[in-house]
Amino acid sequence: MIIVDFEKKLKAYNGQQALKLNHQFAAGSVTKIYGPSGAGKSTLLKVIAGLINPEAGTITVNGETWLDTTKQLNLSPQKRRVGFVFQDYALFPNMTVQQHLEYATTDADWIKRLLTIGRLEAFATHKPAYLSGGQQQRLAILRAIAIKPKVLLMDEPFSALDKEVKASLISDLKKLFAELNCTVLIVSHNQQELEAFEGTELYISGE
Ligand SMILES: Nc1ncnc2c1ncn2[C@@H]1O[C@H](COP(=O)(O)OP(=O)(O)OP(=O)(O)O)[C@@H](O)[C@H]1O
Repeated sequence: MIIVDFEKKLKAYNGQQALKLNHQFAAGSVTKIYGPSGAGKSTLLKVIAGLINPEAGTITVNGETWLDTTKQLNLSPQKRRVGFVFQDYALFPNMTVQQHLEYATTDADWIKRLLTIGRLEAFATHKPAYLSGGQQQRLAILRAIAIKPKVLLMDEPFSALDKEVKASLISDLKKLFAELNCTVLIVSHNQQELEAFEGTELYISGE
């Protein structure tokens, strides 16, 4: 269970805007996050990951306090150990596909399974510059899952994938999420693409 209750001022073009959220994400659930551009969807994920600090609030994950501004408690991103799929992938330019996954886990069988799920077996020795956009995006997803996180935060994770690849990947991810019992938050512009995930929806309006 993730319990968030915080307020973060956003640097919007039209002056100040705030992202205020008081919400509970059930353990092991998938939450699909929608809302207009600039509403603060990416900011929400980064606040949970500890990459952006809100002015005030609390975040509790599976009974552990990650943030409590009144107590000046703020767990570092390293200690939160969330899986994060960045909108722009944030891959390491000098690492091959295999090395990205080895950086996250030492379990060779697990790496093999991830490569199969991401259809990247034939590209294990390739660096990101030699991958297509869709392959890079799948690597970003695999790397985030490789650490077997209890919390997985995904920012537009399927935007570069075609329909067929997306459908088969989502079907595999559903099984993996259940196996890992991780709590997943997925930001998407496209409500339809997440239909296959059974889960709740959260609308961020930015008001
Ligand atoms: N570290 C930060 N501190 C304060 N405001 C920020 C920070 N990073 C981004 N912002 C501002 O927060 C607002 C929301 O950005 P965010 O990327 O969270 O929106 P979004 O809902 O994910 O949008 P999109 O759908 O276009 O990706 C923007 O106006 C942006 O300038």
